[in-house]
Amino acid sequence: MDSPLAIDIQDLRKTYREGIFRKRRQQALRGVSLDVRPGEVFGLLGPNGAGKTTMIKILLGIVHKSSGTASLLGHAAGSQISRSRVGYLPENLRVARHHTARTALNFYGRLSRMSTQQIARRSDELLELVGLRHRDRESVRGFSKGMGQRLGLAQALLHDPDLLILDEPTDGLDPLGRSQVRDIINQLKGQGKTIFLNSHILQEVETICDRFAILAQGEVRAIGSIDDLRGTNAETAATLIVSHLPSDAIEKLAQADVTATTETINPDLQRVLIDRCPQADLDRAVDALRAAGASIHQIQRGTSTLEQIFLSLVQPQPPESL
Ligand SMILES: Nc1ncnc2c1ncn2[C@@H]1O[C@H](COP(=O)(O)OP(=O)(O)OP(=O)(O)O)[C@@H](O)[C@H]1O
Repeated sequence: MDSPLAIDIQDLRKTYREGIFRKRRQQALRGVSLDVRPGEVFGLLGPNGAGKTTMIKILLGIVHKSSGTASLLGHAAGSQISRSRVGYLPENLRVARHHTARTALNFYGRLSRMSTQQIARRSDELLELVGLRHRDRESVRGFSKGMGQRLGLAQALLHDPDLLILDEPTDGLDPLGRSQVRDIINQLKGQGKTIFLNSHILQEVETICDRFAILAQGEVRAIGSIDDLRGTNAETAATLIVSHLPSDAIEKLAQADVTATTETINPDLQRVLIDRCPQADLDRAVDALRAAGASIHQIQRGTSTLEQIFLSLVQPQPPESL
């Protein structure tokens, strides 16, 4: 039998009700569907207010959904059994300052009703994994942000969950701290864990995630691997290498509704750059340039970065409430 999806969300909706008579409504999720497969590292991306935290809170059973379904590892989100198999690293986890790394893990382990022996054994493994084995008796007061975040990861992993939900795991870390957290995520993936993370640092997410969902205004705008997103993203840049480019080429392109810039490569060749260029724009640009007497030698389609795709899918819009 196939193992169940790590996360399965279908037509999930959440409307917050605010105000004295709870009359003001804010639709945070408007029919979101997505799936996370076992063993993958999945990135949830979206601008502020997109609904990411709301989704994570529903998955953890902290917030009730309005409608739709959400399950983790085949069990309803929020159920006792799904909670027991999920580890969570909240954004800015604050460990009480009187703790050392070891006493903090002891504290969290007892909260999860683990036995003293289990806690001791897991703490040894995890402190090793997160690189705090030799600093486990120091007060967390002296910890750097990166060390604190690594301790947070150890806390999330204590009960050996199959699925890890990480809220902004590298936020506020320096490049070294980010790379350490990235290495830990890769090791966990190697151990077969599923990781669902939410991050604003797109370059980083691009390097560690297998697939992504881009959420905006409570809706999924795109879902898939970076190659899938490049394929479905109609706004990829285009570069045309041309000769005999007329001096009024930019105006001719503007008349064809295409915004472009040009660069000279050598006395015979020019480059025409079109930043966001759906196929229809490219077709019109080619027609306009040829009609103006230019000769097209080459057309290059740029490979968009995750950030470019994100920006093309998430245009700023005024906040909407019902
Ligand atoms: N408890 C709440 N009561 C009312 N509205 C809320 C509540 N929590 C979130 N919202 C609204 O729901 C929408 C989605 O918010 P959410 O915090 O889920 O977005 P987000 O993508 O996590 O944003 P950010 O990146 O800023 O954390 C926003 O319009 C927000 O104002």
